[in-house]
Amino acid sequence: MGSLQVTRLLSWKSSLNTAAKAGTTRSRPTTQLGFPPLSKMTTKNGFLMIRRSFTNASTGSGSSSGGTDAVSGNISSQDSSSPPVEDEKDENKPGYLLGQEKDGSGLVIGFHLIPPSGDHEVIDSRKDIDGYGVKKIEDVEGEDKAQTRVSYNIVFVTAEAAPYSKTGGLGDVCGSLPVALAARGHRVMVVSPRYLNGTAADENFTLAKDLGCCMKIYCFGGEQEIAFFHEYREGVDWVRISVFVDHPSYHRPGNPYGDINGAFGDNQFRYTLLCYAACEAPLVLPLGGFTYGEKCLFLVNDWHAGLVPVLLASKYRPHGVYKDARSILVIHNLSHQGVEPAATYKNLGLPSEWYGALEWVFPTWARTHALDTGEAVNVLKGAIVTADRLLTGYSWEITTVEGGYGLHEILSSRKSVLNGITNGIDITEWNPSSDEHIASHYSIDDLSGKVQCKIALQKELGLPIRPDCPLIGFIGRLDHQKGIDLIRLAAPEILADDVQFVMLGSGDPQFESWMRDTEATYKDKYRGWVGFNVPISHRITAGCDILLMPSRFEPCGLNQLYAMRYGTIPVVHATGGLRDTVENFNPFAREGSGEGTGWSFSPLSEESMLTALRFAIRTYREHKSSWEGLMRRGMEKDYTWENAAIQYEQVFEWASIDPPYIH
Ligand SMILES: Nc1ncnc2c1ncn2[C@@H]1O[C@H](COP(=O)(O)OP(=O)(O)O[C@H]2O[C@H](CO)[C@@H](O)[C@H](O)[C@H]2O)[C@@H](O)[C@H]1O
Repeated sequence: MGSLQVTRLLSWKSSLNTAAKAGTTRSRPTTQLGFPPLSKMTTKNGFLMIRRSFTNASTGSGSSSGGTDAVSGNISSQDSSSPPVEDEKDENKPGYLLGQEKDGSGLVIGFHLIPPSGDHEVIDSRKDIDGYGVKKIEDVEGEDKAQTRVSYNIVFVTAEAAPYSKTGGLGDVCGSLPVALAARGHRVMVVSPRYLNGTAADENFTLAKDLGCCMKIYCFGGEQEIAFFHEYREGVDWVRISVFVDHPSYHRPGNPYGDINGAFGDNQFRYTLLCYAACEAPLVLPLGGFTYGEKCLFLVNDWHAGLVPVLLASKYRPHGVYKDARSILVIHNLSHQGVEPAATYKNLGLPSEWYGALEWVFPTWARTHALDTGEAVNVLKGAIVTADRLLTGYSWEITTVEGGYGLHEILSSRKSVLNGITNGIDITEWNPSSDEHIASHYSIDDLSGKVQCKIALQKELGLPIRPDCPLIGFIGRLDHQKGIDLIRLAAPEILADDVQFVMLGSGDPQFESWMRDTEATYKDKYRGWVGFNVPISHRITAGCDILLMPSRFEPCGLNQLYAMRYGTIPVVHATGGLRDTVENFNPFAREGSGEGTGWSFSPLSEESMLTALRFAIRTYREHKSSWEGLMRRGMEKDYTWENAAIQYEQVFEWASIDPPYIH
């Protein structure tokens, strides 16, 4: 695995990944780069054009650049100051034409790239590149005068990214937002594990090519060898790139985090590898011909990626690397924080003086026995402390005692860099007029297909076929967060009415068996589908009349957005993103203002949930035109990723203006 196998790859240890400024001696973790020398230089239009051919990297001579012992590779580095040398042997192999222009500090400010697609258009980015080292895009969107916006090199780090891996909203966001940002002209890489679990899902990774780039990471008391696989989609080489980190610890049955026996015991190890790999990827992987380099924005998602900002601050920036990068922590789920015993700190490969960043002490009441000192390491806390900016769906809530899961004080202390952005939805995947998973298509102009979807769902689940019976749905992780305990409590009351209720979910085994038991008790009214099944989730969203979401907290929530798009009326707890996106129905509102898109109840109690549900059911039965109005208003809402991406860009701009976190 020591060689580059993909002939379109190109890299040199250029200013992009070393930023070798005159008179500046810098060291960075001993990543040894293994990309072969440049083969030919010509000039064209005043640009340096480099023709590249490829050699086996194992033949390259490598040397460590010194610095810390975080990472080392079995592939060699090449000094950026060395003149490119011609590789006679491979001179005639196909390669890229690539030109670069550097500024006085050695940073690349322009390039010429001939796409490998065979189309010979030369992209000249020089005139579009600004002082931040990133490309400017002409943006006319409805403006008389063209506005200029900046394009960034963005590196998503995530445990999940649909369609490759998904257990919930994290997968949805990291599958869609990168594409939306790429469509707006940014260069986007998604770094995530290459999970192989021996099922058909493994096929998701078949198009990903082994980059032939092995890397050794020192952590957990040993040397871990990881590999990188990558895939680019939709014909554009330098965007929409997924880089999969490969290691045997990602190859096992189950979902990304656990199996039937519960969470994997080595998740801290597995996601530490991901974070180290993500920090190195922009420096060493010549995707589409050139690396992302140091001036990038890391979008680190949830605790799994939380070590990235800590590594940047503790291991890279002290050595002058990633000084100009920024990290943005995106919090999707605050209840999972990556907490492990304090003794595991030494496994992480971080300098001892950085213990304080991750240090976590449980309150006395949460300790298990008299000798328990409550000391732990908390990866998410470390990320909150060291990230340059913080993002979530609904920002205020996580700074409160109720919504902060013990981190509210730390989050409050960083309020000045904390923002909330409502997620978008993938309107191609979630489109009732073209959804491949549903029985009949429909749209706001012709709603007739929706009842066909309801009938098909009742048929599929073996429920009595009753198009007029209110059909309530729930989709989600069977987790305390989702208020599943409240549903369990209220189920006898709900099912006492003449309704049908279907639930799809997996998670806590006690709730899974409760769903099975309830199905046995209420054969004609209730179905509980235990498992994770995307097609069924589409069919429930389309076939139900009402979607119930009594979440305890919900930074954003996606199911209520999908429901509205499918004319299914959400009944939600008024919390976080649910409160923001579901407007309470008001039968007395004047047409066109404040009529609402669903029911949003508070407080989170059985009584208030039942009251909201009863209102919804009554409106469905007795006020057909009001119901149709609710459906239409929900279907009209615009929650595209395009909108969310524009808000992300604003945060990128703020992040790039502020200085980076330095200890
Ligand atoms: N059994 C099952 N079978 C098939 N599909 C299933 C399923 N269970 C869940 N899903 C799907 O997983 C996604 C769940 O997304 P949510 O945003 O509603 O919740 P989640 O808590 O995972 O996300 C967290 O991150 C997202 C993204 O930031 C925030 O919106 C949210 O508030 C936060 O809790 C939806 O696409 C849903 O259809």
